[in-house]
Amino acid sequence: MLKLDDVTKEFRIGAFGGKSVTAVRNVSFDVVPGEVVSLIGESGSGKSTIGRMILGLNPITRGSITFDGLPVRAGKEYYRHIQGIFQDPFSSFNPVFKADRVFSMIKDTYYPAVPAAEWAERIETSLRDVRLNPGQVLGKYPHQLSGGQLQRLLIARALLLDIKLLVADEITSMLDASTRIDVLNLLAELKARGLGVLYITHDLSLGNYLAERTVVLRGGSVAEMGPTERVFGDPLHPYTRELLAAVPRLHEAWDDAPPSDTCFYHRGGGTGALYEASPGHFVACAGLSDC
Ligand SMILES: Nc1ncnc2c1ncn2[C@@H]1O[C@H](COP(=O)(O)OP(=O)(O)OP(=O)(O)O)[C@@H](O)[C@H]1O
Repeated sequence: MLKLDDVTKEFRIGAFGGKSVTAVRNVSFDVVPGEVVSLIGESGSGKSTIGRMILGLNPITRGSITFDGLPVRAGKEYYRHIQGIFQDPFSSFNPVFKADRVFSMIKDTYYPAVPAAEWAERIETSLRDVRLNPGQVLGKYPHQLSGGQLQRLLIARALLLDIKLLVADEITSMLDASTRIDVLNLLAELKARGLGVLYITHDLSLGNYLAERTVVLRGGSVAEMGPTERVFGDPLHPYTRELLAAVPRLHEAWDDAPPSDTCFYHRGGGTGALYEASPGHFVACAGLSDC
Protein backbone atom coordinates (compact mmCIF):
# COMPACT_ATOMS: atom_id res chain seq x y z
CA MET A 1 0.00 0.00 0.00
CA LEU A 2 2.44 2.72 1.18
CA LYS A 3 6.06 2.29 0.20
CA LEU A 4 9.03 4.52 0.94
CA ASP A 5 12.04 3.69 -1.18
CA ASP A 6 15.42 5.23 -0.28
CA VAL A 7 13.83 8.55 0.65
CA THR A 8 16.03 11.54 1.43
CA LYS A 9 14.92 15.04 2.39
CA GLU A 10 17.25 18.01 2.40
CA PHE A 11 16.10 21.46 3.49
CA ARG A 12 17.82 24.56 2.13
CA ILE A 13 18.73 26.84 4.97
CA GLY A 14 20.69 30.04 5.50
CA ALA A 15 19.99 33.58 4.30
CA PHE A 16 20.14 32.65 0.59
CA GLY A 17 19.44 28.94 0.91
CA GLY A 18 23.13 28.30 0.39
CA LYS A 19 23.38 25.58 3.02
CA SER A 20 21.34 22.46 3.51
CA VAL A 21 20.34 20.18 6.34
CA THR A 22 19.56 16.52 5.72
CA ALA A 23 16.44 15.78 7.77
CA VAL A 24 15.81 12.29 6.35
CA ARG A 25 18.43 10.02 4.84
CA ASN A 26 17.84 6.94 2.66
CA VAL A 27 14.76 5.75 4.51
CA SER A 28 12.83 2.74 3.20
CA PHE A 29 9.85 0.98 4.78
CA ASP A 30 6.26 0.13 3.94
CA VAL A 31 2.83 0.02 5.57
CA VAL A 32 0.30 -2.62 4.50
CA PRO A 33 -3.49 -2.56 5.02
CA GLY A 34 -4.63 -3.37 8.54
CA GLU A 35 -1.21 -2.70 10.00
CA VAL A 36 0.08 -0.07 12.41
CA VAL A 37 3.70 0.89 11.90
CA SER A 38 5.15 3.14 14.54
CA LEU A 39 7.87 5.60 13.66
CA ILE A 40 9.88 6.29 16.78
CA GLY A 41 12.76 8.63 17.49
CA GLU A 42 13.81 11.55 19.58
CA SER A 43 13.02 15.17 18.75
CA GLY A 44 14.54 16.22 15.42
CA SER A 45 15.06 12.67 14.13
CA GLY A 46 12.94 13.34 11.04
CA LYS A 47 9.62 11.71 11.99
CA SER A 48 7.34 14.60 11.08
CA THR A 49 9.26 15.32 7.90
CA ILE A 50 8.55 11.75 6.77
CA GLY A 51 4.85 12.19 7.64
CA ARG A 52 4.72 15.47 5.74
CA MET A 53 6.38 13.96 2.65
CA ILE A 54 3.85 11.11 2.67
CA LEU A 55 1.06 13.69 2.87
CA GLY A 56 2.55 15.68 0.00
CA LEU A 57 3.23 18.68 2.27
CA ASN A 58 7.01 18.56 1.78
CA PRO A 59 8.58 17.61 -1.57
CA ILE A 60 10.95 14.64 -1.59
CA THR A 61 14.59 15.43 -2.45
CA ARG A 62 15.58 11.91 -3.55
CA GLY A 63 14.00 8.47 -3.59
CA SER A 64 10.30 7.76 -3.95
CA ILE A 65 7.10 7.41 -1.96
CA THR A 66 4.29 5.50 -3.61
CA PHE A 67 0.78 4.65 -2.52
CA ASP A 68 -0.80 1.68 -4.29
CA GLY A 69 2.02 1.96 -6.84
CA LEU A 70 1.44 5.65 -7.65
CA PRO A 71 3.68 8.52 -6.51
CA VAL A 72 2.54 11.00 -3.85
CA ARG A 73 0.32 13.56 -5.54
CA ALA A 74 -1.10 16.24 -3.29
CA GLY A 75 -4.67 16.63 -4.46
CA LYS A 76 -8.26 15.66 -3.94
CA GLU A 77 -8.06 12.03 -5.07
CA TYR A 78 -4.93 11.34 -3.03
CA TYR A 79 -6.49 12.76 0.13
CA ARG A 80 -9.55 10.61 -0.38
CA HIS A 81 -7.35 7.68 0.68
CA ILE A 82 -4.69 9.24 2.91
CA GLN A 83 -5.34 11.64 5.73
CA GLY A 84 -3.07 13.16 8.36
CA ILE A 85 -3.88 14.02 11.94
CA PHE A 86 -1.48 16.09 14.00
CA GLN A 87 -0.52 16.77 17.57
CA ASP A 88 -2.58 19.89 18.19
CA PRO A 89 -6.19 19.27 17.18
CA PHE A 90 -7.12 22.91 17.87
CA SER A 91 -4.89 24.08 15.02
CA SER A 92 -6.82 21.87 12.58
CA PHE A 93 -10.06 23.78 13.20
CA ASN A 94 -10.96 27.34 12.34
CA PRO A 95 -12.03 28.79 15.70
CA VAL A 96 -14.89 30.81 14.15
CA PHE A 97 -16.54 27.78 12.53
CA LYS A 98 -18.61 25.23 14.38
CA ALA A 99 -17.30 21.65 14.40
CA ASP A 100 -19.79 20.42 11.80
CA ARG A 101 -18.10 22.66 9.25
CA VAL A 102 -15.35 20.01 8.85
CA PHE A 103 -18.02 17.65 7.56
CA SER A 104 -19.66 20.12 5.18
CA MET A 105 -16.26 20.79 3.62
CA ILE A 106 -15.86 17.06 2.94
CA LYS A 107 -19.30 16.97 1.34
CA ASP A 108 -18.65 20.05 -0.82
CA THR A 109 -15.33 18.66 -2.03
CA TYR A 110 -16.02 14.95 -2.40
CA TYR A 111 -19.74 14.22 -2.29
CA PRO A 112 -21.69 17.24 -3.60
CA ALA A 113 -24.39 14.99 -5.10
CA VAL A 114 -25.21 13.07 -1.91
CA PRO A 115 -28.66 14.13 -0.62
CA ALA A 116 -28.64 16.03 2.69
CA ALA A 117 -30.53 13.34 4.64
CA GLU A 118 -28.14 10.60 3.51
CA TRP A 119 -25.16 12.81 4.35
CA ALA A 120 -26.51 13.47 7.85
CA GLU A 121 -26.82 9.70 8.33
CA ARG A 122 -23.23 9.14 7.19
CA ILE A 123 -21.98 11.80 9.62
CA GLU A 124 -23.93 10.20 12.45
CA THR A 125 -22.45 6.77 11.64
CA SER A 126 -18.89 8.07 11.49
CA LEU A 127 -19.32 9.94 14.78
CA ARG A 128 -20.71 6.86 16.47
CA ASP A 129 -17.76 4.87 15.03
CA VAL A 130 -15.41 7.10 16.99
CA ARG A 131 -17.68 6.96 20.03
CA LEU A 132 -18.85 10.55 19.86
CA ASN A 133 -22.43 11.55 20.51
CA PRO A 134 -23.47 13.75 17.53
CA GLY A 135 -25.72 15.86 19.76
CA GLN A 136 -22.80 16.67 22.02
CA VAL A 137 -20.34 17.80 19.38
CA LEU A 138 -22.12 19.09 16.29
CA GLY A 139 -23.06 22.74 16.55
CA LYS A 140 -20.22 23.51 18.92
CA TYR A 141 -17.17 25.72 18.42
CA PRO A 142 -13.71 24.11 18.82
CA HIS A 143 -13.09 25.87 22.13
CA GLN A 144 -16.25 24.21 23.50
CA LEU A 145 -14.80 20.73 22.85
CA SER A 146 -11.96 18.85 24.52
CA GLY A 147 -8.72 17.89 22.76
CA GLY A 148 -9.83 14.24 22.77
CA GLN A 149 -13.20 15.11 21.22
CA LEU A 150 -11.49 17.18 18.52
CA GLN A 151 -9.07 14.35 17.68
CA ARG A 152 -12.05 11.99 17.38
CA LEU A 153 -13.84 14.48 15.15
CA LEU A 154 -10.82 14.53 12.85
CA ILE A 155 -10.78 10.74 12.74
CA ALA A 156 -14.56 10.73 12.05
CA ARG A 157 -13.98 13.16 9.19
CA ALA A 158 -11.31 10.85 7.77
CA LEU A 159 -13.74 7.90 8.01
CA LEU A 160 -16.23 9.71 5.77
CA LEU A 161 -13.70 9.38 2.99
CA ASP A 162 -12.57 6.14 1.43
CA ILE A 163 -9.59 6.22 3.74
CA LYS A 164 -6.91 3.53 3.59
CA LEU A 165 -4.03 5.14 5.47
CA LEU A 166 -3.94 7.45 8.44
CA VAL A 167 -0.75 9.35 9.23
CA ALA A 168 -1.09 10.05 12.95
CA ASP A 169 1.64 12.44 14.10
CA GLU A 170 1.94 12.63 17.90
CA ILE A 171 -1.86 12.64 18.06
CA THR A 172 -2.06 11.66 21.70
CA SER A 173 0.70 13.78 23.18
CA MET A 174 -1.67 16.57 24.22
CA LEU A 175 -4.25 14.23 25.73
CA ASP A 176 -4.59 13.05 29.31
CA ALA A 177 -3.76 9.42 30.07
CA SER A 178 -7.28 7.95 29.92
CA THR A 179 -8.28 9.86 26.77
CA ARG A 180 -4.99 8.78 25.23
CA ILE A 181 -5.81 5.12 25.76
CA ASP A 182 -9.31 5.69 24.32
CA VAL A 183 -7.85 7.17 21.16
CA LEU A 184 -5.28 4.34 20.91
CA ASN A 185 -8.03 1.76 21.30
CA LEU A 186 -9.97 3.53 18.58
CA LEU A 187 -6.98 3.27 16.26
CA ALA A 188 -6.73 -0.44 17.11
CA GLU A 189 -10.40 -0.88 16.11
CA LEU A 190 -9.83 0.95 12.83
CA LYS A 191 -6.81 -1.22 12.16
CA ALA A 192 -8.96 -4.32 12.69
CA ARG A 193 -11.21 -2.97 9.92
CA GLY A 194 -8.31 -2.85 7.50
CA LEU A 195 -7.04 0.71 7.90
CA GLY A 196 -3.25 1.18 7.76
CA VAL A 197 -1.78 3.59 10.30
CA LEU A 198 1.61 5.26 10.42
CA TYR A 199 1.85 6.14 14.10
CA ILE A 200 4.49 8.78 14.68
CA THR A 201 5.59 9.15 18.28
CA HIS A 202 8.53 9.80 20.55
CA ASP A 203 6.83 7.66 23.20
CA LEU A 204 8.06 4.08 23.00
CA SER A 205 5.34 2.65 25.21
CA LEU A 206 2.58 4.03 22.96
CA GLY A 207 4.24 2.63 19.87
CA ASN A 208 4.61 -0.72 21.58
CA TYR A 209 0.92 -0.74 22.54
CA LEU A 210 -0.35 -0.52 18.98
CA ALA A 211 2.16 -1.38 16.33
CA GLU A 212 2.92 -4.61 14.51
CA ARG A 213 6.13 -3.09 13.24
CA THR A 214 8.43 -0.42 14.60
CA VAL A 215 10.88 1.82 12.76
CA VAL A 216 13.48 3.50 14.98
CA LEU A 217 14.92 6.68 13.49
CA ARG A 218 18.13 8.29 14.59
CA GLY A 219 19.36 11.52 13.00
CA GLY A 220 17.15 11.02 9.93
CA SER A 221 18.24 7.41 9.25
CA VAL A 222 16.74 4.09 10.21
CA ALA A 223 18.75 2.65 13.11
CA GLU A 224 16.62 -0.46 13.45
CA MET A 225 13.24 -1.73 12.26
CA GLY A 226 11.21 -4.88 12.42
CA PRO A 227 8.40 -6.66 14.21
CA THR A 228 7.65 -4.65 17.35
CA GLU A 229 8.13 -7.58 19.71
CA ARG A 230 11.62 -8.18 18.31
CA VAL A 231 12.68 -4.52 18.26
CA PHE A 232 11.47 -4.11 21.83
CA GLY A 233 12.29 -7.61 23.09
CA ASP A 234 15.66 -8.04 21.40
CA PRO A 235 16.95 -4.57 20.44
CA LEU A 236 20.11 -4.86 18.36
CA HIS A 237 21.22 -1.30 17.77
CA PRO A 238 22.87 0.49 20.72
CA TYR A 239 20.62 3.47 20.07
CA THR A 240 17.47 1.36 20.41
CA ARG A 241 18.86 -0.10 23.62
CA GLU A 242 19.62 3.39 24.83
CA LEU A 243 16.07 4.49 24.07
CA LEU A 244 14.57 1.51 25.83
CA ALA A 245 16.82 1.93 28.83
CA ALA A 246 16.18 5.65 29.13
CA VAL A 247 12.54 6.23 28.33
CA PRO A 248 12.23 9.29 30.59
CA ARG A 249 15.26 10.85 28.86
CA LEU A 250 13.94 10.49 25.32
CA HIS A 251 14.29 14.15 24.43
CA GLU A 252 17.93 14.34 25.43
CA ALA A 253 20.44 14.00 22.64
CA TRP A 254 21.89 10.52 22.33
CA ASP A 255 25.38 10.23 23.73
CA ASP A 256 27.47 9.63 20.63
CA ALA A 257 30.43 8.25 22.56
CA PRO A 258 30.86 4.77 21.15
CA PRO A 259 30.03 1.92 23.52
CA SER A 260 32.86 -0.50 24.14
CA ASP A 261 31.36 -3.37 22.11
CA THR A 262 32.09 -3.65 18.40
CA CYS A 263 29.74 -2.89 15.56
CA PHE A 264 28.70 -6.29 14.34
CA TYR A 265 26.41 -4.73 11.72
CA HIS A 266 28.95 -2.70 9.83
CA ARG A 267 28.30 -3.17 6.13
CA GLY A 268 29.38 -1.25 3.04
CA GLY A 269 31.66 1.32 4.65
CA GLY A 270 29.07 2.70 7.02
CA THR A 271 26.77 3.84 4.21
CA GLY A 272 23.71 3.28 6.33
CA ALA A 273 22.84 0.02 4.56
CA LEU A 274 20.65 -2.18 6.75
CA TYR A 275 21.61 -5.70 7.71
CA GLU A 276 18.78 -8.24 8.06
CA ALA A 277 19.59 -9.84 11.40
CA SER A 278 16.55 -12.14 11.36
CA PRO A 279 13.56 -12.27 8.97
CA GLY A 280 12.12 -8.74 8.78
CA HIS A 281 14.37 -7.40 11.56
CA PHE A 282 16.86 -4.89 10.16
CA VAL A 283 19.63 -3.01 11.91
CA ALA A 284 22.05 -0.35 10.68
CA CYS A 285 25.75 -0.03 11.23
CA ALA A 286 26.04 1.52 14.66
CA GLY A 287 28.84 3.89 13.65
CA LEU A 288 31.17 2.66 16.36
CA SER A 289 34.87 3.41 16.49
CA ASP A 290 35.97 0.30 14.63
CA CYS A 291 33.66 0.93 11.65
N1 LIG B 1 11.15 23.53 7.00
C1 LIG B 1 12.35 23.21 7.51
N2 LIG B 1 13.45 23.89 7.20
C2 LIG B 1 14.66 23.55 7.69
N3 LIG B 1 14.87 22.50 8.52
C3 LIG B 1 13.79 21.79 8.88
C4 LIG B 1 12.48 22.09 8.41
N4 LIG B 1 11.60 21.18 8.93
C5 LIG B 1 12.35 20.37 9.71
N5 LIG B 1 13.65 20.72 9.67
C6 LIG B 1 14.77 20.05 10.35
O1 LIG B 1 14.71 18.68 10.02
C7 LIG B 1 15.04 17.85 11.15
C8 LIG B 1 13.92 16.87 11.43
O2 LIG B 1 12.77 17.60 11.86
P1 LIG B 1 11.39 16.86 12.19
O3 LIG B 1 10.40 17.91 12.53
O4 LIG B 1 11.05 15.95 11.07
O5 LIG B 1 11.78 16.00 13.47
P2 LIG B 1 10.85 15.18 14.46
O6 LIG B 1 11.52 13.87 14.69
O7 LIG B 1 9.46 15.14 13.95
O8 LIG B 1 10.93 16.07 15.79
P3 LIG B 1 9.79 16.36 16.90
O9 LIG B 1 9.54 15.07 17.63
O10 LIG B 1 10.46 17.39 17.77
O11 LIG B 1 8.59 16.88 16.18
C9 LIG B 1 15.33 18.82 12.28
O12 LIG B 1 16.71 19.03 12.34
C10 LIG B 1 14.61 20.08 11.87
O13 LIG B 1 15.23 21.21 12.41
